[in-house]
Amino acid sequence: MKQRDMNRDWISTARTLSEALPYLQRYDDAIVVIKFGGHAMGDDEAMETFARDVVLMRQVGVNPVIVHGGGPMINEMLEKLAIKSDFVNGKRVTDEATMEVVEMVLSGRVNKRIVQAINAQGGRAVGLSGKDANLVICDPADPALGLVGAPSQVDPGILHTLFKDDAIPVIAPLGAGRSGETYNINGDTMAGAIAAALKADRLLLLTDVDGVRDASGHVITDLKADQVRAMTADGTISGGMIPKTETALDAIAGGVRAVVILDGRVPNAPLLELFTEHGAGSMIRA
Ligand SMILES: Nc1ncnc2c1ncn2[C@@H]1O[C@H](COP(=O)(O)OP(=O)(O)O)[C@@H](O)[C@H]1O
Ligand SMILES: CC(=O)N[C@@H](CCC(=O)OP(=O)(O)O)C(=O)O
Repeated sequence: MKQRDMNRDWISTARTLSEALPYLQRYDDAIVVIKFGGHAMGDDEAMETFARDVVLMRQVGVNPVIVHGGGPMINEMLEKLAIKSDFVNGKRVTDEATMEVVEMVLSGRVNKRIVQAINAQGGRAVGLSGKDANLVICDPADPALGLVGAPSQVDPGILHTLFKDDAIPVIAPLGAGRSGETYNINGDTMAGAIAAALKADRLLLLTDVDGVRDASGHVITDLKADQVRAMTADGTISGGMIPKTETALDAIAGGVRAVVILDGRVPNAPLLELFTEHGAGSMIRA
């Protein structure tokens, strides 16, 4: 790079940092729930970048809460074990054998990978699931889906304790039933329930598309709840996007200020969304 180009680069970096001040002030002590989807996780480098962003958020006074998915990792393990799996409207039909694999993969492999990545960047991540400290009590979402849970009671007390201790909660989407059973909760649904219980300032849903697309494939940057309902009814929103938009509407009704659906594969997507004027993805508000 020529000296003149290097100078221009530094000046632009300094300007971005300086322009971040009002955003840093706005999010001081804010609660930001981030759903980190299985498709957004990517390779080790992407995981490292994500972890660094989360640690930076904590460093500047944000209280980040990570709720993760892991659908592709569950699929891989189910395939190895020759267990067939079906989805209905983006939710996995879950019998007992499937539940065992879901819990093993989510609470074990996926959760600990994220915890380790955050701690390697100097953070203090604590891994838990909805079964810990009565965080999420479930009822069956729909008898046709088996052990898929709908969060009925969320007690965020443990999360406030972790915030006070400068720790970053990393939550696997599992919940406890009323009779000791374990439920599989869609990661988006779980993130929405936690965000609503915390009355979070932002819920960021990181996925592998750049936002919610209209019928001609263009990303809509600002969406109202009514628009989302209409797009779901006419089939423009389908498959894995349904739990995301359903979650967004429920979270907003539950007191979350705004929900953003954005591409987690873009490096530093959460930082761009929170601390720059550009934002990213589709923002859904009441
Ligand atoms: N209107 C829409 N806009 C964007 N994506 C959509 C839309 N309707 C359906 N989708 C699908 O939803 C998918 C995202 O959901 P999913 O794959 O379950 O993500 P994740 O694993 O990150 O939770 C996209 O890859 C896309 O195929
Ligand atoms: C009920 C249900 O569908 N649970 C999901 C939980 C993981 C998840 O949501 O993962 P992603 O966010 O990566 O899709 C599943 O079994 O795949």
